[in-house]
Amino acid sequence: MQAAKLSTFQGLKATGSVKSMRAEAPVLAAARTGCVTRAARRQAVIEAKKVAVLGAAGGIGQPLSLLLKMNRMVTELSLYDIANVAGVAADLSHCNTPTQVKAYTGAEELGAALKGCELVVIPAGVPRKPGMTRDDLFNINAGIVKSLCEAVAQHCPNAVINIISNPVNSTVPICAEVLKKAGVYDKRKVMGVTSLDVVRANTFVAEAKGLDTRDVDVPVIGGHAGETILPLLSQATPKVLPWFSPEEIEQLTVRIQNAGTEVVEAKAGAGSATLSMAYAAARMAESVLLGLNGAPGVEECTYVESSLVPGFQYFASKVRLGPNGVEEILPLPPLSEYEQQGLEKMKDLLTKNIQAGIDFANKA
Ligand SMILES: NC(=O)c1ccc[n+]([C@@H]2O[C@H](COP(=O)([O-])OP(=O)(O)OC[C@H]3O[C@@H](n4cnc5c(N)ncnc54)[C@H](O)[C@@H]3O)[C@@H](O)[C@H]2O)c1
Ligand SMILES: O=C(O)C[C@H](O)C(=O)O
Repeated sequence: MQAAKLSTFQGLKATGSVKSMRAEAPVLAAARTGCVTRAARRQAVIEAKKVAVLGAAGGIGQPLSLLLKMNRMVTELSLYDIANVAGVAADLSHCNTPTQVKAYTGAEELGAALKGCELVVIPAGVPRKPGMTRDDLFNINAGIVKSLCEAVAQHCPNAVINIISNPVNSTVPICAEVLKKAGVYDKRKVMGVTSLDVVRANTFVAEAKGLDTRDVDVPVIGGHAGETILPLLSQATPKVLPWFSPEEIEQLTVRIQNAGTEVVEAKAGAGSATLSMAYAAARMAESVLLGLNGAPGVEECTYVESSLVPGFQYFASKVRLGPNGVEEILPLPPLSEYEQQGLEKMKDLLTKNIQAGIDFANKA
């Protein structure tokens, strides 16, 4: 698979005679299709980047930090958490990759963690338990995201921010409002991480059709909760629509929309998706860093401030990433009738979620 050769991951970086084989081992980027070409990665100038993970000791934070430690674009990795982060950093620091790992804890160390960062990834916050919606996390996570983003505004105002903490539909507007208040908002740099929806859609479509998942790319638009998650199966690569019956489209769409709940229920009270999320967040971080490094043709679906669809101030769709973050929000492709109905159906929930975030950030 071509993409396997494009990896910027250094974890399997090699010594001696096995070098070329190991350097081409199929790691994370092997799952990427189409968007980042081999030429793009070759052309990317790999510059040193300091990256912070806020919430690094958590279920997502730990495996995500491991994946970032294996990314050769990440030269310095700040691990910040309010608990148990020293052990995570000590553990990771023994992996023989050049990335320098440092632990930071407590509000007094947050500034040092963030200073000089070009990318800040935020998985801090509580996860769902069975029976909860993502909105049920709002009361706790909104405050966590707000205070962390205030620190980002102060200590690394030019950094790209990747927000994982739920409810993403609301935490991204919270982040944007905080940065606006601080006078440092750049809409190109605030992104809600929705790559897990794409990863899931690619996996489920590949399984359903007996394809290699690395060959499948399904754009997922809207937001990141229930019906606001809208996979565009009509736009899947390779073209799958003629092979899907309307029943299959309905089944796949509903499964992708409920995939988070599927994991929450399987974990039975022990949290939500962590490993697949870490994988998806590492993919997103890699794309952001490639963009910052000037690689051409880097595209991801992400939830950003957008005027793509009238009525939604924030919307997830495919964007082109570059040296300033989101360089371009790509036009929406033609939607099937089923997908157009999906867009209609998400209106109430997504606009409500967005407004809740804006109101929270602006309340006295
Ligand atoms: N965007 C997505 O697709 C997606 C997918 C999965 C999970 N999530 C969300 O990610 C969040 C984290 O999930 P998890 O499973 O890692 O939870 P977790 O409880 O395992 O870890 C969260 C970590 O955040 C830390 N934390 C809490 N408050 C903090 C603060 N103020 N500063 C720094 N760290 C702080 C905790 O100490 C903990 O280590 C949840 O809100 C979950 O819903 C989003
Ligand atoms: O479902 C959750 O609560 C976590 C996350 O948003 C997911 O999609 O897995």
